[in-house]
Amino acid sequence: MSGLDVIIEDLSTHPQCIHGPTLLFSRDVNGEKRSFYACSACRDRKQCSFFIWKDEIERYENKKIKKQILDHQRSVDHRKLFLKLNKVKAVPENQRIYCHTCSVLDLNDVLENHKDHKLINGLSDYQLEHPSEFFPPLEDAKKEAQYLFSKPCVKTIVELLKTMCYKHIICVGTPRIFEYINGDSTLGMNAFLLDFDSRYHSFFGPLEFGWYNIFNNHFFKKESEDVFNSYLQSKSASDTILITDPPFGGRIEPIADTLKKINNKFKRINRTENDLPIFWIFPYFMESHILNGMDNFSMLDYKVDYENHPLFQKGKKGRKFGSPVRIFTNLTNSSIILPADEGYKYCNICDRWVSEENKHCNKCKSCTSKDGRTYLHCNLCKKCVKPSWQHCEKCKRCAQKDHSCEEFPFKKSCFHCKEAGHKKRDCPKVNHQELSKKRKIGLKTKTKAKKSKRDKSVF
Ligand SMILES: C[S@@+](CC[C@H](N)C(=O)[O-])C[C@H]1O[C@@H](n2cnc3c(N)ncnc32)[C@H](O)[C@@H]1O
Ligand SMILES: [Zn+2]
Ligand SMILES: [Zn+2]
Ligand SMILES: [Zn+2]
Ligand SMILES: [Zn+2]
Ligand SMILES: [Zn+2]
Ligand SMILES: [Zn+2]
Repeated sequence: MSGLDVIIEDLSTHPQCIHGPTLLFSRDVNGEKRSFYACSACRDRKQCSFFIWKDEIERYENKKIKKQILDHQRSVDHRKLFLKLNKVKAVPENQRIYCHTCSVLDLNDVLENHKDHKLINGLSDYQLEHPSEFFPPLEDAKKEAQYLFSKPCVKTIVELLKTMCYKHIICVGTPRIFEYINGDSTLGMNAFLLDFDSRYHSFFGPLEFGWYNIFNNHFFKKESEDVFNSYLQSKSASDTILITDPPFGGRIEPIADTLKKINNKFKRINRTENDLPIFWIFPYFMESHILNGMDNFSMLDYKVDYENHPLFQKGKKGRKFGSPVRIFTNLTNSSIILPADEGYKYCNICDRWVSEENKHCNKCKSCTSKDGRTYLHCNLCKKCVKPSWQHCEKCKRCAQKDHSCEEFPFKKSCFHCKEAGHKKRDCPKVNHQELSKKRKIGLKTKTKAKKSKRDKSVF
């Protein structure tokens, strides 16, 4: 691990930043553990600078932050925005505008307010119901990290939910699923969106969208917490499921804590012993961490495909063996039928659906692939391993062919986040788009540097 621990406890006593109650972290400082409060949602201090050592909390002056919190909440008037939405819906398409610079939906008679701004002119009804398709994604890996599902993936997931007869879908950070369901009345399903991105206020009414932070279960507006509670309650409990795709860079522990809190509330208000079914979408190499926090969860073999993430796609641009992102769920694996037309098949020994390349190993007594390749059994390790690995006599275990025995097992962990099981090039905590941009700039600079050297040598 990264040496930074998050302490899961009652958040109501914690100081707040504009993103709700902070989290308590602890890290080694000169060999001693020291705890501090910091923002639950932003890992980059530039985005939220809140920081206070726990042992200095007495000296903490919270007047200024209280005002910032109020200003932040008041920056959005959802009722007013909903009225504006209805006004915009009532005029012909060519009179509707959306300003990316101001993040507002408007009528084109106020164009002078948006001089030199980045605008979309003429929004169709479809666009009004599917803003995630034209919003420039906020791709800050340390905050929103908005990686959007590909269209076929959204369709497959919604069909899966429909086949299982779920009608009320709580979408936490899954705007594409929300938009697909609420945009198609023939499905006989409805959805409620909870998301950190306040741009959705302009497109969805207070009864279908709540501004929310999953890392501390915080509703920015009290009213949306009330609406969410009644959404949880008023529907027949057995028809409800929650689907979440939180930013991959975020900590697992607070997400797990939030999901447990929502589940407890669901059971309490519906007076049921049955858990709220949950789909939690996350990379396969986080499996052990997730199962650590959620003991009744298991991982499905379905590969979740993204539109705007180079590593989480299938096809030419993506990894050879498909997206590493999977669905973790508290539903029994055997009840989830994966699409046969995408190559998924049923293993009757494991009693679950697995991907095409996942072969049943009679020695391990399971279909062992995790990463999308067919794993091979090693008799010495007594388990299946990645096909690119080899048994190393020195280390007495299977490892990558080019591993260095001295450094093992450290070399196996990611250079960036220090988690085991993947390399930096596959790390979900790296902003790969930013990195490839930087690399390109780097390359250009290098080429320029070479050129100028050459130029100099000519003279
Ligand atoms: C990895 S994207 C998932 C989007 C999803 N794949 C889709 O296509 O619908 C993360 C989503 O969670 C939202 N989000 C980011 N930080 C959040 C937070 N702290 N609490 C709740 N939602 C958050 C983002 O705005 C985004 O919609
Ligand atoms: Zn904050
Ligand atoms: Zn503007
Ligand atoms: Zn099997
Ligand atoms: Zn095996
Ligand atoms: Zn081995
Ligand atoms: Zn070795």
